Amino acid sequence: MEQEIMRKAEVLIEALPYIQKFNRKIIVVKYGGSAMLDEQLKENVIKDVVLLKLVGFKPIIVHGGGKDISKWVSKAGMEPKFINGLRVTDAPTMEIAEMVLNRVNKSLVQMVEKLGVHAVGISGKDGGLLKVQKRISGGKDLGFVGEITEVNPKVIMDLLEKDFLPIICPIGYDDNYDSYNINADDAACAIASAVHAEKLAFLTDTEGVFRVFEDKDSFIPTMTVTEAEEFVASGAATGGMLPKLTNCIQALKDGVSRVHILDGRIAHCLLLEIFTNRGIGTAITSDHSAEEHHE
Ligand SMILES: Nc1ncnc2c1ncn2[C@@H]1O[C@H](COP(=O)(O)OP(=O)(O)O)[C@@H](O)[C@H]1O
Ligand SMILES: CC(=O)N[C@@H](CCC(=O)OP(=O)(O)O)C(=O)O
Repeated sequence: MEQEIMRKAEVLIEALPYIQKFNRKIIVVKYGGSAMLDEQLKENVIKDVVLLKLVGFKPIIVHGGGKDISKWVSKAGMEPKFINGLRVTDAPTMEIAEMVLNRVNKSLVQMVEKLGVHAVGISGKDGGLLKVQKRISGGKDLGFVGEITEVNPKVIMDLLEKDFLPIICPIGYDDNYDSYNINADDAACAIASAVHAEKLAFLTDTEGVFRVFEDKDSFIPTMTVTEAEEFVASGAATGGMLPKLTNCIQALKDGVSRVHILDGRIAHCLLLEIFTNRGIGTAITSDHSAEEHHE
């Protein structure tokens, strides 16, 4: 019994330097569709973010909902289609995507509010946050898929200043004020860069990055930007990991200090990464700060 109490105290003390280090620092959490299917996991993720907020961090959630959008597109009698990891978004698909993402957004707000922290759910349309232009991928027209051209973080900074937890879904306007669907990883990176986040953490459905995918022995705990660029050039990242890594590289070049790719299926992965000496997942750092795995 006494040992158990001591162990708990040790865990709290282990967290102290990290709480000091990240006090008032911005951390962007990209919460992806693959890791938000299970209600219990969802609750654990939200509890972690709420805890980060209550101990003095300034977390921002940027979320996806790709799996949910596909489910509703199928229910509407259409077939979900992707090119290079991006959803082909015609007008009816856009309508469904916006409905689903707004619904996911408000359900996350509700969960945070229930835990006693005030959250505000917005999309890239609010406060002129995300401006886009139509995205063409490999010469293919993807419909209403947006490529971010401008980020105006004022609305987020104002919310943080007033102590709200911003929760953002990836939809934006083009110059004609038409709505566009944005890949949530792109939105998280662009936002993390614009607000000069200390950390950007991707919660996804794999342990992190593998040199050879599905070969558990080839797990990569740390990479520098240069190593990540070499890895991408080698062709070892495929599927959703390719745009994710490309985005990570960009965010680090734009000044984000550390990017983490974490397994959102592990309960409390965010707390384990941030508050313990072990660190989990893959950490990608700028070349000049390539120290130990966890900081
Ligand atoms: N080298 C690799 N290491 C890890 N995952 C990889 C690798 N290459 C491809 N992947 C794939 O990338 C996926 C994660 O990206 P994605 O499906 O877009 O996640 P999310 O929906 O959370 O944004 C993994 O589930 C895995 O199938
Ligand atoms: C253009 C594009 O592909 N948009 C994504 C937006 C949601 C998303 O990215 O969700 P995850 O992070 O859960 O994958 C989509 O429609 O699926």
